[in-house]
Amino acid sequence: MWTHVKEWWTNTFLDKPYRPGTTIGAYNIQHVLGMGSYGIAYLATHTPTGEQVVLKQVKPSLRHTPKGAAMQAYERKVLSSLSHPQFPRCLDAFTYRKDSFLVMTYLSGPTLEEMLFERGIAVDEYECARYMQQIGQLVAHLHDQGLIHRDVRIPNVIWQDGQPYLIDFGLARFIGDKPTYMAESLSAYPSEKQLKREVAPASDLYALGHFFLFLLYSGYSPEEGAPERSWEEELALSPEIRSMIRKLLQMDEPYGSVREWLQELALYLQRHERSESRPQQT
Ligand SMILES: Nc1ncnc2c1ncn2[C@@H]1O[C@H](COP(=O)(O)OP(=O)(O)OP(=O)(O)O)[C@@H](O)[C@H]1O
Repeated sequence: MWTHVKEWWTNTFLDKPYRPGTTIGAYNIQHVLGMGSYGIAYLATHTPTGEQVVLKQVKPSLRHTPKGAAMQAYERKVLSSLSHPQFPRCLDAFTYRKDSFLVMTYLSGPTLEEMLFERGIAVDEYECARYMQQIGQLVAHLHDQGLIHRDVRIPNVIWQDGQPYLIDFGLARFIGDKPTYMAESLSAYPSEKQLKREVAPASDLYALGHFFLFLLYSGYSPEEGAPERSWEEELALSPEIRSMIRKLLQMDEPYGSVREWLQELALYLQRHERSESRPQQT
């Protein structure tokens, strides 16, 4: 019972977000974008320039724990190391009263999750492969910098003017760094979580396999009353794409790197090349 009371108190009072219209230093809060593992993200305006930015505040309940400050400091280090237009950039970091804030560029546009599940965009196999090529190139760029994202999922990709933008670097790690703030190894975690959180290219490759399946399922309509089957039975895929997903998901000999997979994907796209096609609204 005490745990429930504590959780209610934390969510209702302690971690209550700032209201829209509040001024925090040079920024004015527009609204909350979401609450993540360590922080509260706001869309805000930088008052002197009118620029829209994202403010990420360490949750007050984590303020005095090593976790909150360390996670924010690490995300700042990661974002500061990047300079690519398709990732957010770190603009500032400051303390207001007792709260620490990280400021980053705001990337506007729908996420792929919103496009697929709210707007009902259906993408066929070839088009999915083209989306995956663009997303894979972003992940390969991170790997070239020694960085593993570890959270490559459809809600973390914003789609704007035909290009993907990868956000949410809260779990990203440089190769060689510890996988968690608490433990040196992941051995206490269930095996799938170990795979997803490994600080190695394999974890992003595995996430890209699931990502691919989410896109492919956008064109799938289940038969009324039919029992659920495996993805290999439900989706009518070409042998090349099926084999690629099996390798990404480590069901077959996995790829050694994202670039190795991208080479195979490029061959598929060349073989099936066709003129511009458009996502269909269902
Ligand atoms: N740079 C950005 N541009 C646009 N939207 C962003 C940006 N960063 C975060 N967001 C949005 O803000 C929301 C909250 O982001 P945040 O990174 O705090 O946490 P999360 O993704 O909800 O969780 P976690 O950090 O635990 O993975 C997300 O839903 C995301 O869509």
